[in-house]
Amino acid sequence: MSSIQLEENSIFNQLGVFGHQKVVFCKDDDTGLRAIIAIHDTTLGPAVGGTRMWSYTTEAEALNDVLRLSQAMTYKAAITGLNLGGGKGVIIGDSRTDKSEALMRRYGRFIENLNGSFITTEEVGTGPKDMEYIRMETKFVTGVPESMGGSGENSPVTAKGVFMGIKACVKELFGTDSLAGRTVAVQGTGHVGEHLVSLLRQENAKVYVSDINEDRLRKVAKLYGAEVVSNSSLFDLEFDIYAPCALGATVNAETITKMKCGIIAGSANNQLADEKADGQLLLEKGILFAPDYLISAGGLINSYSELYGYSKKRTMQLAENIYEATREVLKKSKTENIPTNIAANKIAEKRIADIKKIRGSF
Ligand SMILES: NC(=O)c1ccc[n+]([C@@H]2O[C@H](COP(=O)([O-])OP(=O)(O)OC[C@H]3O[C@@H](n4cnc5c(N)ncnc54)[C@H](O)[C@@H]3O)[C@@H](O)[C@H]2O)c1
Repeated sequence: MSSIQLEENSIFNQLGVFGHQKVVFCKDDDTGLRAIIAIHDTTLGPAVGGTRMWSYTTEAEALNDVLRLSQAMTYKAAITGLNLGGGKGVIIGDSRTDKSEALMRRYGRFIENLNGSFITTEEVGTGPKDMEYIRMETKFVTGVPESMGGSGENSPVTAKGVFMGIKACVKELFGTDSLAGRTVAVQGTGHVGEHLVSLLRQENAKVYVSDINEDRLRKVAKLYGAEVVSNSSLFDLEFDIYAPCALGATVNAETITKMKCGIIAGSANNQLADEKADGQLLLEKGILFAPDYLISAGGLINSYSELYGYSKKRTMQLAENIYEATREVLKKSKTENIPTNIAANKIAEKRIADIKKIRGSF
């Protein structure tokens, strides 16, 4: 056993904190690739998770992101009842300027070398075209275009899951899951946000939209009849449901104080800036929080379908199950008077522990 002293912020310490099985650093000078793949837990099956491409300012920031996101994938798979483990990849760079076929294919070769213990899909900054490039080097990728036998985009399924999560919360708060006349603020009108706005408008909800990308925002608002609101003053408005569909950590001590909504339910990963404190604050304030990793599991469901025999109908049915899973979490939270994110963690951890007893690691 090595007697090396670990500094406070050492990589090995961080892996210990999150309980990761394996973290792979990928570097290739020819293509400029710098990526990190984190495999969190494979008790239930191979680790599946998207690959995010983002202009991280430091390597530590990228590492922290991939560790947090991959852990969330383990919980997401467990609570959704899928036989998958949790993993994630991050590519450091600007997805608009630093991406190339060669870079994506090189990244695909790193995935191939993991022999199926990690299977990826699209995430922020990557899309079906990138998955197609990765697919040229490895079969351990989902979300490839339909023309290549894949399921195509994840985001419609993710939006469907979020929609079902919203309905489950509305049922809890208002006694009926009809969205007619309810007001929803969708922050982020990207892939998931746009599909969600469409579903909400089909049920006659009143929808406010905000985004930092003005063109996209105006386009989505016009197409579906939503009202544009300022991103910076979102929480000055009154609405029933806040649906964060941009980036994480928008639910924090400062924003919770301002919030007048009764429900938070969206697709963004890691919405609570501080899982423990913010979850508790929401419980005390009586705001229902649909755990992000549960209701945004639609993308993972899509990947699961693609891995084990794809059917669009079956995939959408699996996404609809998010309604009951969310109801179960809300019930546990109420019965035990614990934050919904803790209730969800407990349900997910119990499933992993139960399955661990009957089988070893994948
Ligand atoms: N795509 C999926 O299937 C999927 C699955 C699970 C979780 N998620 C999560 O859902 C979120 C949205 O995913 P996506 O695929 O729609 O991404 P996307 O990149 O297509 O859209 C994100 C949108 O958010 C906007 N945005 C960025 N920062 C913002 C800010 N500070 N304020 C307001 N808007 C901002 C962007 O301009 C963009 O329009 C992400 O957090 C992602 O991790 C996505």
